[in-house]
Amino acid sequence: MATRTYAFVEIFRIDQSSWTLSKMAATATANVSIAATASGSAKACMVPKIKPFSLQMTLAHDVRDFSGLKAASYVSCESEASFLAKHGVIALQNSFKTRAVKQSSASAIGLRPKISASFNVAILGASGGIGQPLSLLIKMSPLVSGLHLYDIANVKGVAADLSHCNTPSEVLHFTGPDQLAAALKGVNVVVIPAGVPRKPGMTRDDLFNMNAGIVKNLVEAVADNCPGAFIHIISNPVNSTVPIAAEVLKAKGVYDPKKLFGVTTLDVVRANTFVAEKKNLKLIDVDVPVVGGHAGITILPLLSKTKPSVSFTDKEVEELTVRIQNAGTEVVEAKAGAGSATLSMAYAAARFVESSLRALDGDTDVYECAYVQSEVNELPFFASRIKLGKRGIEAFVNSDLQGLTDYESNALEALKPELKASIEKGIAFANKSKHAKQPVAV
Ligand SMILES: NC(=O)C1=CN([C@@H]2O[C@H](COP(=O)(O)OP(=O)(O)OC[C@H]3O[C@@H](n4cnc5c(N)ncnc54)[C@H](O)[C@@H]3O)[C@@H](O)[C@H]2O)C=CC1
Ligand SMILES: O=C([O-])CC(=O)C(=O)O
Repeated sequence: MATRTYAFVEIFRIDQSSWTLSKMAATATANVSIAATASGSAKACMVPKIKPFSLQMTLAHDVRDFSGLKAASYVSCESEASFLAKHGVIALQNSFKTRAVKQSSASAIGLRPKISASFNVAILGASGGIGQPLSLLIKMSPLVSGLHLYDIANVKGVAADLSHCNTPSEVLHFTGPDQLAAALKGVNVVVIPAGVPRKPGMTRDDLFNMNAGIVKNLVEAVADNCPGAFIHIISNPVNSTVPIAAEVLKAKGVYDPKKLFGVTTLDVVRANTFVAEKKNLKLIDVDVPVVGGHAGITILPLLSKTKPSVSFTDKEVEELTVRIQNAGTEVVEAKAGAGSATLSMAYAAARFVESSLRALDGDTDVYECAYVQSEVNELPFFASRIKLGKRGIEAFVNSDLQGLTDYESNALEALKPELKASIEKGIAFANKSKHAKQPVAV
């Protein structure tokens, strides 16, 4: 709590008009709670024109109520499936504590502590329906110093527009394949919403022929130019485009399964919203893990694992599950040919980016659901809750998948053949194009 106050006040000092940014900044640091920072925090509150006590009283709620960009942190993970040994996790925690203590001491002697991190984020497909609002949300993050916008068209105007926002990150624009490599140099997180969206009557898999090649080409460039970056794949069909990306990275010799993510955050965002509405709960409190994949019945909300604990009738479970699975189609039909979810997707993707940046910045309490190369069951790719750290996935939260209801167990078994087929389709595409004859230069 004290740390939150500290972060908020320091940002507020820089730009008192930038209310939203201030709150996002606080969100970015909000889940550090280290007793040692308390004394420094109290001093940092002594800022002219601000009543320290009233800020302290209001902040905890303001931060949580504002954005929801931060995933709920109900989970604590002591998983034996961790990529890091336990001492590694402890070392990471200690390094973060040390840094927090150093920051609070700096403020105590009148120095301004470092209030923002310096990460570069690239958005590939930045002038699209998702790309534009996503770019805006990422422009608001205090963790970002460079925002690289890439598209095959119209990106110059988007960048000019966005660059007028008085938030810290620098906006750079890159158009067309000739500038793709430059867009990716020095980037920490690459987000890929490039591709074609659905129209009414289509499935996500109907987008495969258009989007598979787009994702393949873009990920090849990522492999060549920023192989250590976190890669967030939004382009559909995610169930296949993520395996394609994995094969591309393997072929380039730079595949790190801990850093490749299919973005399924929108499924969690929807599940949280619909459950809160149905059960009359406070939106920000609700957390429903969603596992499986990102298409139709492969989207499986685990309603029995909802936090706070809540009971559902069989009818409610059926209705909520079907609504969450069809929520993308609900938007596609409502937009009647003008595309699919863009605003809620941008919101969800921004949350996943923010989580990734917090993890990269040393936050040891970052959990999200994502579609990744997995160890939780026999499927090679599967969405489930993971713990994120500086090096990507640190652990799988296996507890979500234990003690399922009969409804959930049956739904899990039912989704496996479809998800397996989508994974194999992606792998086959990548391997076929790998073995296809390259055109001979004349
Ligand atoms: N993972 C998820 O939860 C969700 C995924 N999606 C998917 O996201 C994708 C994008 O959706 P929208 O933004 O609505 O589409 P859009 O058509 O509005 O924007 C796509 C953008 O990608 C660009 N683009 C196309 N080819 C490109 C290439 N080779 N390199 C760089 N940019 C390229 C286009 O110029 C355009 O600006 C779709 O495949 C859609 O199905 C949409 C919603 C949710
Ligand atoms: O439904 C679509 O085509 C877009 C999408 O993935 C979603 O909204 O979940």
